[in-house]
Amino acid sequence: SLYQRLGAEQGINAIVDGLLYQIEHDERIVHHFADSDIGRFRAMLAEQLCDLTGGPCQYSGSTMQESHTGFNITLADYDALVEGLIKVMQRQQISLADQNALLALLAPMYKDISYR
Ligand code: HEM
Repeated sequence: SLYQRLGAEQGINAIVDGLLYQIEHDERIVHHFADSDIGRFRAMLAEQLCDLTGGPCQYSGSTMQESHTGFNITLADYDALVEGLIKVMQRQQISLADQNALLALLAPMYKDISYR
């Protein structure tokens, strides 16, 4: 599964931690997380990525629509986060095919996340 190719639990955790670091250092989007419980975000995102990629997890968090309501997340915000994610995946030497496979699983969520 894609889950295995991303490095299973360890690999997903490394992607999530890398992405958190990118977000923290990205002045374009960090403001959205000012009042967030980062521990929860970290745990829920890891669970969601595990679930989505065929791993042994079941996402137990809020829907994408619920959790992004009130932030008015723009296309530019979304692109900034994806840019960070790609940097992290490149650094972890994930193949281009697997990077694209993960991005393809996330892309359909854009409509639920944006402009809420
Ligand atoms: C494919 C893209 C994305 C995915 C898969 C995703 C996933 C998630 C998940 C799983 C949560 C936690 C839900 C929960 O607590 O139950 C969350 C929360 C959050 N996301 Fe996203 N997200 C995405 C894009 C974005 C973008 C682009 C932004 C803004 C730049 C953003 C900002 C936030 C914020 C601020 C929260 C925390 C909300 C709170 O404090 O409760 N997300 N997201």
